[in-house]
Amino acid sequence: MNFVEYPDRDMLAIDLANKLAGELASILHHEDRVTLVVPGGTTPGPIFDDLCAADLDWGRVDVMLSDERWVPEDHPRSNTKLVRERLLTDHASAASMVPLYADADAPEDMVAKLAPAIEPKLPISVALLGMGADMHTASLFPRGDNLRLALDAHAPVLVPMRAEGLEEQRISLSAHVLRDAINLHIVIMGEDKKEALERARHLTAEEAPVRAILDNATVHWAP
Ligand SMILES: O=C1O[C@H](COP(=O)(O)O)[C@@H](O)[C@H](O)[C@H]1O
Repeated sequence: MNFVEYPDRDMLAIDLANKLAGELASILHHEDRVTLVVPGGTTPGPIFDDLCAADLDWGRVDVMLSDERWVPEDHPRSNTKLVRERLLTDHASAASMVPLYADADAPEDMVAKLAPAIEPKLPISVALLGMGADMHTASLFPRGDNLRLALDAHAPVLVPMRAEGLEEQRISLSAHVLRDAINLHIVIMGEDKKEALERARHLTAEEAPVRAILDNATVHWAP
């Protein structure tokens, strides 16, 4: 794991957006299309605000979430809504979005429909992931009902997930799909998440799911 520390959150957003854009541009030199995976939640908005203005051939970029909350796309907690409003705008409005949500009561009902659009987009070219203070990443939650499956090297690309205390059902890319990204970044802010990351380094992936991808990742942190 590489760890990069920034003086503040604005600097992190600017530098990380540049870094992601540079990695995408470099792969676009030799590939027709690239796949960018991004997190939802509260952290990535300012990075999206900078990244969407990058001078890239966005028409050749497929954007996909690392995970989704099973709520309609106009729901305030929808990760898709966040990406559409903060990333797929400005220059990046030319990018295509690969959906992780479809209208159905439960994610189980839609895995078979959503997965075939994801598989041809792998491996991920550039992945940016978040992490919660409980050491989850994407929707790989400690004590999640499908966590063991999601951590398996032969897991399907998409795994439904529920865990005690979560407001919604979830759907998540599985650990091996995330770990196999050509460029893999995790973004965290604040002392509590820095401490959680340090704890995760000494735990198993079942205890601290972020552990499943940590060895391959660069972690970006600001106070
Ligand atoms: O629920 C989620 O949580 C994580 C972390 O979110 P944050 O609000 O603490 O930044 C996020 O990476 C994930 O995509 C999201 O669904």
